Amino acid sequence: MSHGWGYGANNGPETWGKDFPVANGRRQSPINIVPKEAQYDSTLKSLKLKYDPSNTKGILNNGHSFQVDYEDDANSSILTGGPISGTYRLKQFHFHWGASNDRGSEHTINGIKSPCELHLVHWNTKYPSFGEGASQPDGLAVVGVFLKISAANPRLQKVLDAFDSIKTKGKQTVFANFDPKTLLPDSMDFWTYDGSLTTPPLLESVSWIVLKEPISVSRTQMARFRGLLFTREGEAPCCMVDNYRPPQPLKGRQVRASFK
Ligand SMILES: NS(=O)(=O)c1nnc(N(Cc2cn(-c3ccccc3)nn2)Cc2cn([C@@H]3O[C@H](CO)[C@@H](O)[C@H](O)[C@H]3O)nn2)s1
Ligand SMILES: [Zn+2]
Repeated sequence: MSHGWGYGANNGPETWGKDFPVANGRRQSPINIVPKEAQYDSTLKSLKLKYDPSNTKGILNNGHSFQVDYEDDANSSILTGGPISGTYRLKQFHFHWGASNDRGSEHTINGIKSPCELHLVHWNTKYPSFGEGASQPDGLAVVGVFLKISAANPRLQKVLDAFDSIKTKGKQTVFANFDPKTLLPDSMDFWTYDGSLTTPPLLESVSWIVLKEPISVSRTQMARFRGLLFTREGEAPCCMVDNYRPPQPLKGRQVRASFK
């Protein structure tokens, strides 16, 4: 049986190029962000995120992370402004995290990893669907938010409380009325660059918008992320940890900053 991609020794990020040659492309993600080398761009607009909690569809363990899915058949949960033009619809959000607090994020800052990184995935409404947009250079926009170890974040609690129902791969449960805006930091200062999905098919269609300010997460809350499993019910359990791709070569790309 051919094993799909994952984060293990035999199917992890170093092996993805076999099935997905774009893994060695010119605009791969994540990257290491060096703030001193980012160029302030005064033409960048402020980020506008308007989310309707009633669009929340459910929460799913997809075997690589867990994702909270949103109805995306209308412009009710949208991203505008920032580096993008037009309107992008929220499809889902998910996280990447480590087995310990010294790693877990996909983007790094001056080579420093955070324990966790949140991704809010949006697609360009100039295309008919997410799948169509995913294959276009301007098809997707992902907002990345770092999580730093600090006091417990009460806004994560509702997500964490769903984990018992989605412990294993393929499990999903009812999850309603969640406003992803509650997971955002106060400051909307960001870095932006042209990149890709960080999981296969690694499509080079993402305008990345990485927020400078992290949100908090406690050690205890991080431990609950690590209680999820990569594996299906009945299989030998494998903890869902270290589900992050390491930084990829910049290959001449410019990282812009919305702030001085
Ligand atoms: N680390 S990150 O850069 O941010 C992300 N990395 N992956 C993400 N998603 C998974 C994904 C799959 N595809 C894709 C695109 C075209 C053909 C085949 C696969 N692109 N991204 C985001 C994502 C996608 N989906 C699934 O998209 C399918 C194609 O439209 C749809 O049929 C499913 O119902 C829906 O679940 N969900 N999330 S994001
Ligand atoms: Zn992601």
